[in-house]
Amino acid sequence: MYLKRLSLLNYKNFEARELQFDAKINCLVGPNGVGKTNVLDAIYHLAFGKSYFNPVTTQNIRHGEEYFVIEGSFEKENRQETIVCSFKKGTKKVVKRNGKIYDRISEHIGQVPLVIVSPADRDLIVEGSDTRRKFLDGVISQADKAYLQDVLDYQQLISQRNALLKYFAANHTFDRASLEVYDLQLGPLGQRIHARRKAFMEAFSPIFSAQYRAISGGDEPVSLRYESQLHEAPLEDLLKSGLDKDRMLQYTTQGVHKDDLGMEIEGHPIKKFGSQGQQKSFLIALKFAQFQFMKARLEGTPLLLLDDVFDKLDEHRVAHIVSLVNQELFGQIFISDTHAERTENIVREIHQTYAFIAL
Ligand SMILES: Nc1ncnc2c1ncn2[C@@H]1O[C@H](COP(=O)(O)OP(=O)(O)OP(=O)(O)O)[C@@H](O)[C@H]1O
Repeated sequence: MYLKRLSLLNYKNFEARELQFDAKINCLVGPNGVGKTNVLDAIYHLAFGKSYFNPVTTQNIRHGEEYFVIEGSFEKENRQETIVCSFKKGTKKVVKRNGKIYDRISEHIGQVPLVIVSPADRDLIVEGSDTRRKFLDGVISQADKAYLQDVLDYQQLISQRNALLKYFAANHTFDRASLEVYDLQLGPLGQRIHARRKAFMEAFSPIFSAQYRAISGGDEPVSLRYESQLHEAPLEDLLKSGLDKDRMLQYTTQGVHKDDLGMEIEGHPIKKFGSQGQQKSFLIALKFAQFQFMKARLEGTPLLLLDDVFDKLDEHRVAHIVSLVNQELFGQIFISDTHAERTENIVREIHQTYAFIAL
């Protein structure tokens, strides 16, 4: 599947714009602030029905306007497919595929498989564990909808359990039996999520390490480790042993909602000890591994969006990325860069057809 044409109306800084794309490599070049990232975000919108960068939908409408429309024409196995994502202030967002409106936007997820690599990914390293769990859940649930439902059910039960703990504290009361109603459901659900995450990470970690080696030239060892309280004991036992603490703090302190991904370079946390280039390489490796994992499990090759990916990387790492991109693994790629000349030199090394789009 590849995107042939994109049409934007009142989307961020674009009033009305039409863009045609190559089936392989597309370079979006231009100075800062011209809208390169916004084009990538519009493509992301067509895949996920939302922005990667700004979750406040009204802020994606061009200043002073009332609505936006993003329309993409894709070619999928010699058939034409049109996806439209539109939003008008005060109404619900609409996603249409070949003229048919989705009841729920989540039904659309997976129709346009896509991986984005962007400087905003740094949040995965520097922000709290919820960012990393979201990434983990996002990759697993692309190929496993039952897992996604488990995670949603689990989150709902945890917030109900937390509300009950707060109620007990506010009313100086306690009823073990009503808490156990939640614990009985959370136990098996938590075990299932833990088992799925563990199995996923066992398959994913070696793919990630291989990608990092390929990008860095094998210079330094890195690790991506699944951390969970459930490695030590079943959730049912953890909920029992943590009860006094939970009552005191008025929330559930143990469970898979506390899981994390340990990210290390040469045995030390990459957040504190990785250089900017090493952190960037780590994140690109993470996303390339996600790409490889998705491609093996989904129909069709995902689109790859590379936002400002070459900045801060030395020439060896850039060359390694180029040779990775040269592999059969990838399909259509979008590259945004401020340096037209650098991009042109890079793209010439990639033996694929390409389009240069100056914004
Ligand atoms: N809702 C909006 N309405 C109008 N303009 C907007 C809106 N949201 C963002 N912009 C504008 O979009 C521009 C930023 O676009 P974008 O981030 O795509 O730039 P870029 O070409 O990727 O730049 P850089 O090279 O700095 O990464 C800014 O000028 C910003 O003011």
